[in-house]
Amino acid sequence: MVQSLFTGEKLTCIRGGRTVFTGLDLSISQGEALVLEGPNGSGKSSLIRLLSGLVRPRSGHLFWHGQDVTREPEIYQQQLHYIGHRNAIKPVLTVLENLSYWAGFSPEKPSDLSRLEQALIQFNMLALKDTPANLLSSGQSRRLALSRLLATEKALWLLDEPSVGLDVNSVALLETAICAHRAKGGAVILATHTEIGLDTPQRINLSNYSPLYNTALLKQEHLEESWI
Ligand SMILES: Nc1ncnc2c1ncn2[C@@H]1O[C@H](COP(=O)(O)OP(=O)(O)OP(=O)(O)O)[C@@H](O)[C@H]1O
Repeated sequence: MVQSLFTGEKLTCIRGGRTVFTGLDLSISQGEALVLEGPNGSGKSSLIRLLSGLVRPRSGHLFWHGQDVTREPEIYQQQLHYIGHRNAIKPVLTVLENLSYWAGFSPEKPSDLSRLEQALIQFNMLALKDTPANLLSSGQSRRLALSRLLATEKALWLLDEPSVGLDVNSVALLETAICAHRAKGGAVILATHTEIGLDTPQRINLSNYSPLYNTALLKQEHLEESWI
């Protein structure tokens, strides 16, 4: 039996005093992809942030290789790349300096420049390596952010709308990177409104777990409030 790399059980997320989603289970094994779908506000970004450790679940548990992540959160967090809506680029640094800066946070820092340059090649950014990041277009900035995925090796990629701002060719570069990552046994969980070409991904639609979109959950929430 294939052991799950990462599991979430009965996850509930509350933000701004409102239940964003509740009772959500997920499980991903090595080499798999999981696509989070759902309308605006259904909780895709909240789930990605919760999985990355940036938001705490109100209830439920996350397991990494069968171990509850709250026991040793830093071990779990060292195994993942999180790319959110924002590119987290330092505008005064060049493209290569930005990548080197990010890679420096990883315990397995790349020993030479070649790995960083390979990451830039994969996302067609090498020609811009000495360009200050404040001069990049929005699609180029996104490609620089995505280059982080390849600058240091992590087992789990958590990607929030990774293809926003990318042209068709750049989306293809992202698809190639994800495919190679999965072939090496990595896993990816991504939120997206547009189709990204992935081989047989799992899918979760957040609207099934959101009281905003699921009337049964909304009624249950009102019932629970009336008991308090
Ligand atoms: N920092 C925050 N504080 C309070 N509420 C928040 C916060 N961030 C998001 N929310 C709320 O959580 C709910 C889910 O938002 P989230 O961004 O996770 O949805 P989404 O499915 O990613 O939406 P979109 O498709 O528009 O990106 C929304 O109702 C939103 O108002």
